[in-house]
Amino acid sequence: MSEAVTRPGITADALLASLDPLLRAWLPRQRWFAGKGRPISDFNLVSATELLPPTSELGFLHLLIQVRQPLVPGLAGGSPTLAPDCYQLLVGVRRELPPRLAPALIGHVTRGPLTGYTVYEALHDTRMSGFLLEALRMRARIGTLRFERDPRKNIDDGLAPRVLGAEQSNSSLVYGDTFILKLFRRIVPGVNPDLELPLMLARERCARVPAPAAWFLADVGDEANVLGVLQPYLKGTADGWELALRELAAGRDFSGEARALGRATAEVHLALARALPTVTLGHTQMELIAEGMADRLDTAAKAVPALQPYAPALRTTFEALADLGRGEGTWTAQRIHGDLHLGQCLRSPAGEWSLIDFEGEPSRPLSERRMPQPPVRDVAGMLRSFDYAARSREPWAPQWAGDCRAAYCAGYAEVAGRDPRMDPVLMRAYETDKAVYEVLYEARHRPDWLPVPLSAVKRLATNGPATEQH
Ligand SMILES: Nc1ncnc2c1ncn2[C@@H]1O[C@H](COP(=O)(O)OP(=O)(O)O)[C@@H](O)[C@H]1O
Ligand SMILES: O=P(O)(O)O[C@H]1O[C@H](CO)[C@@H](O[C@H]2O[C@H](CO)[C@@H](O)[C@H](O)[C@H]2O)[C@H](O)[C@H]1O
Repeated sequence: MSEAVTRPGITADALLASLDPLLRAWLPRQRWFAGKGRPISDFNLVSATELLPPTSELGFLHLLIQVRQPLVPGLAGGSPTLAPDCYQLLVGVRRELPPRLAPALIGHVTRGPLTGYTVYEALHDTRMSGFLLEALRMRARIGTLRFERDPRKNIDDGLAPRVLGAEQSNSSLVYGDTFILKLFRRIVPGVNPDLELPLMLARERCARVPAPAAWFLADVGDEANVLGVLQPYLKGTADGWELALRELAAGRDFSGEARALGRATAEVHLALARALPTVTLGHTQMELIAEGMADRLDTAAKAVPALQPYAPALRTTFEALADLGRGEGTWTAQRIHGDLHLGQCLRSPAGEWSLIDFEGEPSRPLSERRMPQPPVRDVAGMLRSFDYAARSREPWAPQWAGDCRAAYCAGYAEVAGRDPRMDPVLMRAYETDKAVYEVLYEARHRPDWLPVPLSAVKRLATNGPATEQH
């Protein structure tokens, strides 16, 4: 289904004919492409919008493109179903690519109506990135694209754009060190938690999360698809992962920062619990949560054989969670971050921590990512992250990780009023679930890193405490 192709005389099919062979080669090389390792069957153009009036020399296309891929047994892709994944692309079309744009090359078109043109990643073209900021400022409507902004926020024009060089799951543009525009790559119809939660937190006056200043969407069929969010750029910040590695390398303690991070996490949790409904989990829900964890373990063990020897022991952790659910207690679930780790925490030069990237784990269905969950899940994510940092170098530093983990929980308890270590069964189950997720994530995206979560899996399977050496 094509919503619009605005270049006169070019149909969706013809446009795809031009781009098809180039995208087949280029897409799997992109960090954000979720379907790595599976062949591409074909493409379907969901929408194509000409962003600036094209000339014979230059044009900019905004594309939403579905990529169909067969399911290879044992290697599920970005989506747990057979539904095709939809990606956002910004494509520049030029007769001649200037040398400064050479690294952005997608390819030279040899068939279809764009024959003879060169196509490239237009994010790297300041004409394109500058145009996006202007569209947000002016609340533009272009074809299916709808640009929105918070009228209370001032956005200066003409801020110089640059592509953020970070390793990330999406793509970001920084404007004059004032704003950062995150462009989502894999587009899922519906409410995007990375816009929803920061907006809610801003309403709660929670200063731990940068408040969205503008955003843009595509209206396709009955669905609004969030494509990008503009937030204040926190200049001079360092992310928790960089900082932790730096301190580790210098043999310095990080527990003071870990404690501050625990406090910041609890502040965000409290604000989310005020802003959005919380629910009480009884035994049925706990059993369902445990079942979900066991199912994810089965999927991961099928895809990553190295996980298989540990699967029976890990399953007992999830059984313990289900048993806990059969007891007397109840637990509170609320909206949480959903994929919290050190890389999602930014520390200002003044030492204040902010949390970013509320999308949740990108491979989970949106409905699941938006469900209330026990806040201990975020805590477990951070505990995993301290372990990751400590294991990412030789010799690994179990004491360092153990101190950070304890300090983080203590900091969390100071603000939340309850220490997450009071729920050891819940915490262990979530930590195990996260380690299993990481095994699959690393197998797909960074196979060299696979030993890091596997060592945690080994520890969790043999019931060892977090600081035990394996
Ligand atoms: N508001 C911000 N201020 C400064 N840097 C930011 C901000 N938001 C994100 N970043 C930087 O961009 C990187 C990627 O952002 P993130 O939201 O995690 O994107 P992704 O989902 O693509 O991983 C972060 O690791 C951080 O370095
Ligand atoms: O891209 P996102 O930041 O949304 O998250 C994904 O990528 C992360 C890696 O960049 C991955 O995190 C894992 O590696 C981190 C070190 O690079 C470590 O601190 C985390 O604890 C570990 O989970 C994350 O799981 C994935 O969803």
